[in-house]
Amino acid sequence: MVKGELLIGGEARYGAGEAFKAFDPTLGTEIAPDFAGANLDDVRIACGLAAAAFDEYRATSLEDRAAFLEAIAENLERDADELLARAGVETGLPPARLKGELGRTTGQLRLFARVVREGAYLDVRIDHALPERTPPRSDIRLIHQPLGPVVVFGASNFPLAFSAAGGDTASALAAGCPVIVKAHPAHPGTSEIAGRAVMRAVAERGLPAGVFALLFDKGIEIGAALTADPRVAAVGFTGSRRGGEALMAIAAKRPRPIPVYAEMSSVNPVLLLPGALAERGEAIGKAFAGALSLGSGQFCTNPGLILAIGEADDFVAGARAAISEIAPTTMLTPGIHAAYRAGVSALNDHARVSCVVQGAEGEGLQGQVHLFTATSADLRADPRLVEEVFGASGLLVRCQDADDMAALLEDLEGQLTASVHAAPSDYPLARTLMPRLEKLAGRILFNGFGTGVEVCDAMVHGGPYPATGDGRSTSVGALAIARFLRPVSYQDVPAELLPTALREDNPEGVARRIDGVQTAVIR
Ligand SMILES: NC(=O)C1=CN([C@@H]2O[C@H](COP(=O)(O)OP(=O)(O)OC[C@H]3O[C@@H](n4cnc5c(N)ncnc54)[C@H](OP(=O)(O)O)[C@@H]3O)[C@@H](O)[C@H]2O)C=CC1
Ligand SMILES: O=C(O)CCC(=O)C(=O)O
Repeated sequence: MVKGELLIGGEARYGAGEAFKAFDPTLGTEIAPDFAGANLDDVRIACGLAAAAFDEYRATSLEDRAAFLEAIAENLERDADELLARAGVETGLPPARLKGELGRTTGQLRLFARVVREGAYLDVRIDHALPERTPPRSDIRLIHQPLGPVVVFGASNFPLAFSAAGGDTASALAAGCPVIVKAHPAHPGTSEIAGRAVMRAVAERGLPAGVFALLFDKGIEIGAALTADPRVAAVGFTGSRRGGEALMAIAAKRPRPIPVYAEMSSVNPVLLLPGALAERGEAIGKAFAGALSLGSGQFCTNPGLILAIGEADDFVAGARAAISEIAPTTMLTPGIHAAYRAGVSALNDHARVSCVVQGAEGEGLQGQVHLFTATSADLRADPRLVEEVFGASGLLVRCQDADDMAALLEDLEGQLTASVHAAPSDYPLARTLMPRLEKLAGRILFNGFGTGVEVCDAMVHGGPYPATGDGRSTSVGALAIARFLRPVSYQDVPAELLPTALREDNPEGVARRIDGVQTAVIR
């Protein structure tokens, strides 16, 4: 039930801050009820409770923490009808997409339950003492410990999978960190329903109430205060480059700076190599149109920059035919719609850019699909052409030859994904490009597009700056837990005082590296 209440300390209550309403982007109307924003006292209370809950929560057994994550997934499934209906109204996203996103959300909670139960993420290492050695070696044991309370900013474009009970919340809770969510004002009701599902799971599993909180605010004050609070140990964020950089600056200026895992801006270059273009240029163009327009292009993995060797006429023909038939779809918020329109207008007005094709015109907050084109010389003349236009807008850049394409790649900023469309005859060229792609992006994919990130063990959803603030990590997949951990060594610590996974009897049966030899999970 959506009441517009903050969730703090296991209780739901109205905030004393400024109230706001959710917005229906399809109808262009506000939606009841009022969401009472948090104030700075609420920030202090939520952070205090999270800090107080930390020791008890991090001491939970692996089994208890895994069961907690599963309980959240079950509660979300129990509330699915209400969750999906509210998310549909608040975001304008179609039911099938939201249903899939809910499956992804519960799936990632269950993935982390498995990761926690297994215990391999603790990366336990034991180097027994070598008293006979000269000089003698102490007994040294390593385990990863959680960082502390984590602030999670819900993302506007994934109201379930990157929001209140989304990936950052799941990975931080899995690591043993309490979570305080700053809900995105684009879908506050969805956030409240999901937040209540988490809060219920906290109570059902007998965990301290400070393990989870959810705060609303239509402005930036509460998010900034949460990031600055000395009890907060890390931040997870998905959104604009401006927002992510502002939070990174706040975190860096604290007396004790903390990591901000910000996923920000990416144009996800797509390389069209000559063999692939000759073999199936038109089909690639059609597939590209689908990836570009998916979810109104509101994906950080959206293919915004296409680099082709030569004229790529078949690709253009395929893309043109498909895009001209694509109906416009509602974008998430008036702000995102306005930013998209401004970005598209700037490209339309740019002297060096021409529009290849646009989709059907929309009304209200609907976004119209666009494909523009320019040459590599144009891009060099105005490097701002590669800046992200968030939405279904792509820029096709025609390169003179492979060297020209490689030189353009050198100039690009860090990316979440890089896609290569290649036939076997292109592999020698692709081989020469791979070292650059490995330095450029978090994920390299062949003959596909980066939208629709798989949640699995091997996924990296990250990338060098400014794709993310810290390219050494991922926000999706099992490895995301590592962002909220740090290694601690125990030297000659009595067995009674060691974490259980470091004791000789290893009661939870976690995999360990003992005197240089990796052991398997014992369960
Ligand atoms: N690359 C990507 O994955 C994505 C990029 N975007 C980009 O972001 C634009 C705006 O979309 P939106 O999703 O609202 O992203 P924003 O970055 O504007 O906002 C994301 C969240 O961060 C908060 N926030 C933003 N700036 C600050 C700040 N200086 N201090 C504290 N908190 C802050 C916002 O609060 P509040 O809203 O309350 O102000 C919101 O909760 C889009 O047009 C698009 O360009 C958006 C989504 C994903
Ligand atoms: O493409 C996806 O599945 C995820 C994209 C994403 O992380 C985002 O758009 O913020």
